[in-house]
Amino acid sequence: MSKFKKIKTSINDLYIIEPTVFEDDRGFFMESHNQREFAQIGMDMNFVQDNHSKSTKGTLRGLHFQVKHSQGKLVRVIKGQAYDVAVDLRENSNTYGEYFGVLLSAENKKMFYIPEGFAHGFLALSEEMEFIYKTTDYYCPECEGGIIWNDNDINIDWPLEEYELTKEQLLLSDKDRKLPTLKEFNRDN
Ligand SMILES: Cc1cn([C@H]2C[C@H](O)[C@@H](COP(=O)(O)OP(=O)(O)O[C@H]3O[C@H](C)C(=O)[C@H](O)[C@H]3O)O2)c(=O)[nH]c1=O
Repeated sequence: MSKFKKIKTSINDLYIIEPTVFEDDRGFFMESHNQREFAQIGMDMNFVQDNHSKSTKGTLRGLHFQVKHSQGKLVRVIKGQAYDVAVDLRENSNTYGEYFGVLLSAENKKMFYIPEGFAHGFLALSEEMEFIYKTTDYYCPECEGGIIWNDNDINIDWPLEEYELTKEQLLLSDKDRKLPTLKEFNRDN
């Protein structure tokens, strides 16, 4: 029996991963990744890079992907909370263009595995939010692609109201503000 529980989502190959958390009067301990234990739940991908970003509340990073050197990502939140979203961009997938979102937090310790071929983004929901993730391929700036966060066809239900956020308060990079819709991206690439 693995120390990790793999939970299916509405999209094939996209999983929530729940670690075993050992709590005692000092606090807690958990393994956040273990190659052998992951292989036991059919997740034998290799990770080559670890990332760490910090975002203030209302920061929205995404929706990003790499056109070549597509990255699988094992993501989790170690401070605060975030709404994390994966969009299926795998050619011929019967859920192409569909998204799945999950609330990740330091408290729930949930992890989310986003396979290669997906766009990824998240909305920071707490004043301070720290996000760490492992990737299955290296960063390739010249391979970067992206889809605008509020693409009407994908229609992501970002939890703005629940967290007292308005569209005007969202903090995006200049790059992310200018991203195309999925239709525009496919037309131009
Ligand atoms: C992603 C990345 C970035 N950088 C440098 C490039 C820039 O100078 C700086 C900030 O990059 P960027 O604004 O692209 O960071 P994010 O907006 O957090 O991008 C990430 O956001 C979404 C949520 C993702 O899933 C991707 O991992 C990634 O696209 O870090 C690196 O040196 N290595 C990297 O792997």
